Amino acid sequence: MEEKKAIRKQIFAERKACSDKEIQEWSKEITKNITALPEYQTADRILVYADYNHEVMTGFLIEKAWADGKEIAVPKVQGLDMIFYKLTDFAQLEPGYYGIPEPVSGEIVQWEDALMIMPGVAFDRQNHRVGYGGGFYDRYLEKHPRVKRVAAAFEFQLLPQVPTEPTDISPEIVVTEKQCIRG
Ligand SMILES: Nc1nc2c(c(=O)[nH]1)N(C=O)[C@@H](CNc1ccc(C(=O)N[C@@H](CCC(=O)O)C(=O)O)cc1)CN2
Ligand SMILES: Nc1ncnc2c1ncn2[C@@H]1O[C@H](COP(=O)(O)OP(=O)(O)OP(=O)(O)O)[C@@H](O)[C@H]1O
Repeated sequence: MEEKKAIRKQIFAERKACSDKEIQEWSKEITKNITALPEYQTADRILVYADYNHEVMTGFLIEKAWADGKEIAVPKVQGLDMIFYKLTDFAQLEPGYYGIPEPVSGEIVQWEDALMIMPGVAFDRQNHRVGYGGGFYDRYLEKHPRVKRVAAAFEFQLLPQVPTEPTDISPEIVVTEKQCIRG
């Protein structure tokens, strides 16, 4: 637990130190790498977070997916759960939980046959994931086991090893600006 806290602190500091330009350029490369995956190309529906605070930017991916005729849904925190709303326009997003852009309108979806793009704070080569510590993704994925899981991360978020817990559900693929890691 303490180790996870220290990892979050370190990565938040590194993320903050990046320029907006770096975050944008790397996010574009990550979008290219994700959209080249067969998992993306065969997906009709994508569950994707809306970035904040120098997370990997997802706007480029959402635009590309719309252009490719795919459906998009974005999470909103409700109590201990995430609820996904179909996104057809960025204007549906407003600052919500901790200032994260969240949907304020739209249709609630319960997609099982979908690709999820997961955020995260740190990952290792076995695709173990550390998030913000809310357990939102673990709880969601436990209830939706058929959803395919791809995480978006910058190279500096890859660590030699990150701590794990039995309830953690890892992404099948971690995609950075340089590589795709299949655990
Ligand atoms: N863009 C985005 N949306 C997301 C997530 C995410 O990681 N990224 N989530 C993934 O689960 C959920 C929100 N989870 C969160 C869990 C805890 C905190 C939180 O406690 N934030 C505080 C303290 C951060 C810290 O220093 O540890 C803050 O921002 O001040 C924020 C979000 C759902 N939506
Ligand atoms: N499936 C689950 N059922 C009940 N509690 C869970 C489940 N998964 C995780 N938790 C609890 O949630 C808390 C936070 O988990 P963890 O530190 O793994 O969050 P995280 O993956 O970093 O956060 P997030 O998914 O929100 O980005 C832990 O106390 C954990 O025990």
